[in-house]
Parts: sequence; C-alpha cells; structure tokens
Amino acid sequence: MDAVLGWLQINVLSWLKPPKTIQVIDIVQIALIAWLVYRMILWMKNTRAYTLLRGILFILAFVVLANLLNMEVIVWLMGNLSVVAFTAVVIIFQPELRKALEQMGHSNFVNSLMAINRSPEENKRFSDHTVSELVRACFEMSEVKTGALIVLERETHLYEYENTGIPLDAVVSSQLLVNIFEHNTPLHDGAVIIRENRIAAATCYLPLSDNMDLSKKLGTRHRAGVGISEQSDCFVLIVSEETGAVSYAQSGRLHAAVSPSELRRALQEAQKIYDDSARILKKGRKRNGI
Ligand SMILES: Nc1ncnc2c1ncn2[C@@H]1O[C@H](COP(=O)(O)OP(=O)(O)OP(=O)(O)O)[C@@H](O)[C@H]1O
Repeated sequence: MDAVLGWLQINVLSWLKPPKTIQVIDIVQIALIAWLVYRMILWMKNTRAYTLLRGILFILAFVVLANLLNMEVIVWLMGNLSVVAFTAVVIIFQPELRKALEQMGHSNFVNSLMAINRSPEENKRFSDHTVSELVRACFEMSEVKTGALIVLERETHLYEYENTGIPLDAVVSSQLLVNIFEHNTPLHDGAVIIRENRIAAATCYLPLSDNMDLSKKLGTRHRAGVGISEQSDCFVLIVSEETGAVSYAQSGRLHAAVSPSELRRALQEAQKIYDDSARILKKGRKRNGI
C-alpha cells in the first residue's frame, strides 16, 4: 500500500499541484484541450476506435501495475513498443482518421470560416440535380406503388444507421433509386441513406417513432421515417407501397401526400447549408399529428 501511495505521490499528485498564477492563456488552453477530448470521444463512439480505446486503457492499467510492482523488463518492453504501437494504430485506423479529418473540414465552424469563398452551388448540401433525381424517383415509384424510404443526411451524422445497411457510395440517380426499391431485389428492404450527392448505403434499419399521434393507418415504413427525423435534422422521403402517396418527414413531423412541386420546394429548403439545425430539431420535437 505504501508503495502504491508513494508512486501516486510522485507520478500523479505532483502533477495536480495548482499553479501559482493562472493566466488567460491557461484558461484558453484548458478549454481547447477539453473541446479536443470531447470531439475525440464523439469520434470514437462512432468508429471502431471505441474498442481500441478499451484495449489501450487495459494496457495502460497493466503498465501502471507493472510500474508499481517494479517489473522492470515489462516496463522497458512497453516503453520501447509504444512508438511501434502508435505507428500501427495510425496505419490500422487510417480510414477512420481520414474520415475524422474530413468531418472536421465539413464542420459548421470551418464552413463558416470558408463561406466567403463559396459559390452559391457550394452553399448547398446537395445539388439541384440530386433534388431533381429524388423528385423524379419518388413520383415514378409512386405511379407503380413501389414502397421507398430515403433519408438525406444534413448536419447530424447518420453513421450509426448507415452501419446497419449495405454500403454503396454511388451517385444519386432516379434510375438507381427505382432499381434499389424494386420488389424482390436484395436491396429493396429498409432505408437508403444519402450523404451530399451520393447514396451512402441501402437496407438501413431506422428507429421507429413512438409518437402516439401518428395515424394508426401508417405502418412501420412511415414510423421509421418519422423516427429518424425525430433523432436528427435529416430529411426523409417516403413512398407508400399501399397508396403510392409521397410524403416527407422532417423534425418529427410527417407531411403526407405531397405534390411534386411541394416536395421540390421542401427539398430546396433542406438543401441550404446554413440553416439553424438546432432550431429545426427543437421545433420538431413538438410532435405533430397528421
Ligand atoms: N425500422 C425500419 N427501418 C427501415 N425500414 C423499415 C423499418 N421498418 C419497416 N421498414 C420498411 O417498411 C416496409 C414495411 O412497410 P409497412 O407496410 O409496414 O409500412 P407502411 O408505413 O404501411 O408503408 P406502406 O404504405 O408502403 O405499406 C419494410 O418492408 C421495410 O422495407
């Protein structure tokens, strides 16, 4: 016990001594580090890195124990392996790290810094061409009563739901969407998730809404569409297999049986990048019946 306390005194408590003076720059540094740690935890939650973190914590606990018990060989070995291990982690998690850096570049803060150089087309979340293809696909499927569920990602990332489906990474086109939702094809079940102008994944499983105000006539496709729009700021397109009606859900609210022009208008609104997403989400939580 004395050994443990002694070790803690030297290695941990000595660090925790408050500095004699605190300057503004110290507060800025603390805030920056806290923000970085928070972003890293968020990133880890959405990637395989969470499993890695648990592994690293286990190894750290082992190293601390080895230190306490004066296991010099193990401590020496771990110290020398740490550089190799760090390089290995960077190589293994290269796709996740790249994605994280890309996300950082897409963040609101960076976007607002860069906004000055953007063309009107760049200020849109997805292109006018994508909007046209989506409207065309929905109403073509509506005519032949093909059921469809399409989620357009906006500010909130949908990786959690995307991971339940089959990755596609294909350019959005009405033909491809009609093909995906064609009956008796492997990809027709579940939802398609669209990120910017690409279909990220198909057959995704979405959370069902437990909104009691939703019509009892609506089945799970519509409930899933409303459900994901309650959890994020996404825009959801739904084509009913039963009636052929095209609806969209946003902020937990279902806009049932809309016309092509109504759908286009709503999509054009959802296209805008600098919407106040938090405001939309808050508004949507006031659930609405249909
Ligand atoms: N949680 C879910 N996530 C994604 N897709 C789902 C989910 N639940 C159901 N679906 C899709 O909805 C289909 C079932 O639709 P269902 O008939 O129950 O819904 P509906 O709202 O009545 O729609 P429709 O008017 O098209 O019949 C499933 O085959 C599946 O493709």
